Amino acid sequence: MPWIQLKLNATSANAEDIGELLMSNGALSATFTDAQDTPVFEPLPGETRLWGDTDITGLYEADADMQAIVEVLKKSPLLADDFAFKVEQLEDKDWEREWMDNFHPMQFGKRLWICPSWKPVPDENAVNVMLDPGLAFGTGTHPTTALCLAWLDGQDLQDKVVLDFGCGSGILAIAALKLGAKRVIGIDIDPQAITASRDNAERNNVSEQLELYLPADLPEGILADVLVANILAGPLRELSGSIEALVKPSGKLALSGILEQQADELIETYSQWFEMDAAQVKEEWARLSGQKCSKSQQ
Ligand SMILES: C[S@@+](CC[C@H](N)C(=O)[O-])C[C@H]1O[C@@H](n2cnc3c(N)ncnc32)[C@H](O)[C@@H]1O
Repeated sequence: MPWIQLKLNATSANAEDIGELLMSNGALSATFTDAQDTPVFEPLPGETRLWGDTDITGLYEADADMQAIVEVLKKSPLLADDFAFKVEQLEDKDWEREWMDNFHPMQFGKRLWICPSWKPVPDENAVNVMLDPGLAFGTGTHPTTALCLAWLDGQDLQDKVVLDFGCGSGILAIAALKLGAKRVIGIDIDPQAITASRDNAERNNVSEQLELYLPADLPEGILADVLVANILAGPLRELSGSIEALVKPSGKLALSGILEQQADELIETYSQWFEMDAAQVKEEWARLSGQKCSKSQQ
C-alpha cells in the first residue's frame, strides 16, 4: 500500500508538540530527523533527545485529504499561517525486507564472520555468529563494533572469562564465546539489550555460557581475563574505576565508542592501571586496548 508523507521543520523546543499535533490530525506516525548533521550520542533508554534543528515527517494513508489536514495545521498556534511544508507520495516497498536484504555477512579479522540469521553462511568452517539485532545496537556495520570484533578475533580467548560492558545485541559477547571463551558476562543498562542478547545467544547455542545483567544486578567478585566495552567516552571515563576493578591482573582490555579526538584523554585515564597500546581508528572512531599491569591491586 502506498503512503503520503508530510515534511516540515521545527526546533527542539516545539518538535515534540508539533509531532503530537500531526498525530492528532490523521498521521499514523511522526518521525524526527536531524535537519543538520548534529549527532545525539546515545540517549538513555526511553529518553527522546532532539536536535536544535529538527525535520518532522508525518506518515498518512494514501487516501488522506492532505489539503484539509494542512488547513487544520495552519490554525494551530504552533505553526505560522504560511509554514513551509512538503507533501510526497511514498513509494510502496516492503521496508522490513529492504533492511534485511541490505544486511550481508561480514568478516572481521581472520576467523570471525557475523551473518544475518536469515541468510546462508559464506564459510561453514569459519567462526560464524548468527545475528538478528532486534531493537538493540550491534550488527557489525558500525565502526566501533567492527573495531571490537577485529580485536576479539586477534585474541586467544580459549577458556577465558570475558566481560562485555554494554552488550547491546550481544554481538561481542557471542563472538567471544564462539572464539573459545568458556564464560561471558554481558552487562547493559537497557533491558531490550538483555533480551536481544539472550535471543541471539540461544540462536547461536551459547546461552548456557552467557550471563546477562543490568548493572545493579551484577554479582560481586567478578574478575575477567578480557573486558570489552563499546559504550561512549563519557561513561568510559566516569566508570573507569569500576571497569578497571573488573579486570584481573595481566588481563586484557578493549574500549570503543570513542571519537578519535577523545582517545588521548582516555589513554591517559586508563594508563593508571593498564599498559595502553596506540589507538586504532576507523572512520572517525577509535578503539583503545591494553593489558593490565600484573601488580595492579584486585
Ligand atoms: C554502542 S552500543 C554497543 C553494543 C555492542 N556491544 C556493540 O559493540 O555493537 C552501547 C551499549 O552500551 C549500553 N550502555 C550505555 N551505557 C552503559 C552503562 N553505563 N552501563 C552498561 N551499559 C551501558 C547501551 O545501552 C548500548 O546497548
